[in-house]
Amino acid sequence: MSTTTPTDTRQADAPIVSARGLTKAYDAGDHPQCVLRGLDVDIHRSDFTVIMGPSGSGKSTLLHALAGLDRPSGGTVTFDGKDITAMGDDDLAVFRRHACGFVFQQHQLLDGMSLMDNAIVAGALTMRSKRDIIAKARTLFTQVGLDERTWQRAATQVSGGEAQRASVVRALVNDPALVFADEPTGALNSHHAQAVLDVFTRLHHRGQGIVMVTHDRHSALRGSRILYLRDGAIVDECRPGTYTADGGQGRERALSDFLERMGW
Ligand SMILES: Nc1ncnc2c1ncn2[C@@H]1O[C@H](COP(=O)(O)OP(=O)(O)OP(=O)(O)O)[C@@H](O)[C@H]1O
Repeated sequence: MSTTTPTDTRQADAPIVSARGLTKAYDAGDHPQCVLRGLDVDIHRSDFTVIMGPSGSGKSTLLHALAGLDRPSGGTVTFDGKDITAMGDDDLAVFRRHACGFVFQQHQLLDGMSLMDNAIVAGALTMRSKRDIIAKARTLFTQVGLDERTWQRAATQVSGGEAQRASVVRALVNDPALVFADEPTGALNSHHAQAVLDVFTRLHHRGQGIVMVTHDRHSALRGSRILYLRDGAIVDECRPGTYTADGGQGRERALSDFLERMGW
C-alpha cells in the first residue's frame, strides 16, 4: 500500500490560471497598505491547491484576485487563456459564472429557498434549461450525500454541514473549471467539517480543480499542493502527494515538516 507516493502533476497539464506580477494595495490613510507584492503563481486544474500562511498574509486577497472577485492593483491574471484583469465588469461577471464556483466560510445560501432552488438560481445565471440544471443538481446533491428530503428543505432547516454541502452543489452546478473555497470548514464542527472535506477530496479525485484557503492543517492535508504565503508573497510550496483515507502518515509528516520549516 502506498500512501506517500509524490504525485508531481506540474508537467501533466498547462496552468488554468497564471498570475504574474500581482500586486494589491489597500488605501490605509496616508500610505497604501501593500498586501500582494509582485506575486507570480500558476494554478493547475489537476491540483487541489491549498493556500496557507499567517493571518493577514494576503490569502483571501490572492484567492479573490485569482477568481476575478476583486481587481489587483497591478499585474495580470490569465484564466483559461483570457486576461481577466483586462475585462470590463460585465464580461468578468459572466466569465466568473461559467468558470468559477465559490464556497465561503458562511454558506451564503438564500434562506427563504430550498437547497435545490438555491442550486437552480445559480444554474439559471448561465442560461441553461431548468431541466438540465435540476438533473445536474440532483446528481450533485447525491454525490455530496444529501437526499431529496434534505434538498427540499430551506437552509434554515438543515445543519451547518448540510448547508455547506449544498453550497458546494451550488458552486459546481455550472461545471466550473475551478472551485475556490475560503475557509470552507471554518464555521463547522469537526464532524461536519470532515464531511465537507470528504466531498472536496472526492471532487479532486474525480478531476475537479480546487483552490482552498485554510488555517487548519487537517484541511490542508487534503491538498495535493500547499502554497505558503507570507507578507503578500509565496515563500515556498509543498507537494505531499494525493490524499488517501487509508493512512497517509507520510503525507502528514511531509506537511508537518513543511509547516515547521515555514515557522507555522
Ligand atoms: N477591503 C480591504 N480594505 C482594506 N484592507 C484590507 C481589505 N481587505 C483586506 N485588507 C487587509 O489586507 C491584509 C490581508 O488580508 P487578507 O484577508 O487577504 O489576509 P488573510 O491572509 O486571508 O488573513 P486571515 O487569515 O486573517 O483571514 C490584512 O491586513 C487586511 O486587514
